[in-house]
Amino acid sequence: MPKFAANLTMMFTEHDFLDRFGAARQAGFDAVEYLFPYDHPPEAIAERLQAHGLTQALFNLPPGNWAAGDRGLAALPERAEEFRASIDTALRYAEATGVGRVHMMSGLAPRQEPAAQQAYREALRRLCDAAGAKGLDVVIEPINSRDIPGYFLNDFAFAAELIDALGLPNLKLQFDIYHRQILHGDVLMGLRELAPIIGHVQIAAVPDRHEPGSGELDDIRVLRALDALGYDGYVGCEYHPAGRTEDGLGWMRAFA
Ligand SMILES: O=C(O)[C@@H](O)C(=O)CO
Ligand SMILES: [Mg+2]
Repeated sequence: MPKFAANLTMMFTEHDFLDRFGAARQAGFDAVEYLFPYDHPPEAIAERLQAHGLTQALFNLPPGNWAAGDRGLAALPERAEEFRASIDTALRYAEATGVGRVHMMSGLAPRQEPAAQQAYREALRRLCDAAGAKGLDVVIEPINSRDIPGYFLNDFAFAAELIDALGLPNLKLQFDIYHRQILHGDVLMGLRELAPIIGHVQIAAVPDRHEPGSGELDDIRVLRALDALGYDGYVGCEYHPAGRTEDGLGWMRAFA
């Protein structure tokens, strides 16, 4: 049975961020993830995790100025200094929350551009080194160009080749089933082929990013196939509930 993590950026938004932890626990989740914890002190997040007996499955490095359009810094050579500082910030939150992996967003840059490629590789080496010293994995996630136009990491094969070429022991793939289906389809084959390098999985129905099982794929079947492959990491429920979060959790009964 998959181990689900509630994504608190998208789920339980009926509550203030810090109150989403308790809401997730009450709804039956043992683990949570979210994009960014940085609006709250690490101690405040740690306190909620502890109070509700929750595992922190994942969060992202600071992405730059999200409101101004930044979607990560790693492939932006001119932001290298800011990226380096973002590692220290993320690792402070990692230590406080006990998370096992962090997601490094690439930023907006043409994937073919040599300077962007070089900056991205350097960023990965630096982050993997710093995170590895703390026993953490680093994950990278190909994101579809409809949700984030111009995103550097927008191809699963490219991500897999890079992971292979860099040979960094704690660098893994974040396989978001929603992005995979939009970018390439062939989800089950993708899971099969990439299983050895998958470090985190996320799910939402395509195309509306609502509850699993409400879109064009048989998401329950996909999750069962993932299980059969022996994946024992977390599956982040990274979807926008169509109504109240609790009212849309019926799809999880397939795994009760
Ligand atoms: O899929 C997503 O959107 C997220 O996992 C993320 O980290 C960037 O928005
Ligand atoms: Mg995702």
